[in-house]
Amino acid sequence: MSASTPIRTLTPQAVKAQKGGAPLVCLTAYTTPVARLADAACDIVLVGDSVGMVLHGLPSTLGVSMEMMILHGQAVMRGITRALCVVDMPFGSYEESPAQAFRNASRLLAQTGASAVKLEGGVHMKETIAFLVARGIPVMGHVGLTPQAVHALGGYKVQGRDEDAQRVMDDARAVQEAGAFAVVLEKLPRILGESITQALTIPTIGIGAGPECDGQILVIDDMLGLFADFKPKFVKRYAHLAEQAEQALAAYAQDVRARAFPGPEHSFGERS
Ligand SMILES: Nc1nc2c(c(=O)[nH]1)N[C@@H](CNc1ccc(C(=O)N[C@@H](CCC(=O)O)C(=O)O)cc1)CN2
Ligand SMILES: CC(C)(CO)C(=O)C(=O)O
Repeated sequence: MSASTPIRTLTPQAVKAQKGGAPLVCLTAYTTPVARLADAACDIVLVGDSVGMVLHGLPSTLGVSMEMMILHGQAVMRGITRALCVVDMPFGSYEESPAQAFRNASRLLAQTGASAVKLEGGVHMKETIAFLVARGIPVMGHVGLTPQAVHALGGYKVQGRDEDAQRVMDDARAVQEAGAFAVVLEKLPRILGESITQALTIPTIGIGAGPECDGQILVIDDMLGLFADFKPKFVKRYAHLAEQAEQALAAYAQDVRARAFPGPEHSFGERS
């Protein structure tokens, strides 16, 4: 059903037109049931390459493959009825040339039914983004902390401090000039998130880039407390959900050990 899904979801054009309007609500999802939850709450559902770290236990996003993105993209699309679904281009699938990027982006859209791709990089990816957009593939940009460049950046550090601010601003402008419909700003000082948001005519979607962005995105597992390897500062606000999840699991373990679970009324078996 993926390739023939009717176009009834929020479109990239509608997202772009929301600049300056209601804040864009965005979350990641990697599976059908979680996509259903996110679809009900969000404007944009991202099948992020964070799936590698969050669901597969990889140490970074560098080991994520096209096959993983397609499999999770297909699962997510089965849960989407109204949000715009964007699928991440994994490391190594687009950097070599615009032609390589088109080959892989078209495969992602054809095999998942999603309507847009996201890729990391600004000035050096301008030609590639323009190449995809000219050929009918809506692109979401991603600048600032670009996790696929974690080794070059020396860790998941704040980007765009002091003299580095101009580089991130130039990257954001390049993404816009290439024709992207929106851009993710990851881990920037609040003032820079605000400046870029004011300078651009496309929506900025922030993650750790301050409240002035046109929208916000989070990894849903961080919010629900299902990812324990690290806690980015920007999800601490939702830490009570993580604590509740931990408490629920502890209560379950206690119930099982006390033989208090499940009662006959919860049995799957036939009543006798
Ligand atoms: N689950 C989860 N996984 C992710 C992301 C996320 O959003 N959540 N986003 C991408 C990676 N980006 C980040 C952004 C911030 C942090 C971060 O902030 N980490 C530590 C330490 C950072 C450091 O080394 O300075 C902290 O304490 O907050 C880590 C990965 C891909 N994987
Ligand atoms: C949400 C975000 C922006 C975090 O890096 C992302 O790109 C992902 O989940 O892969």
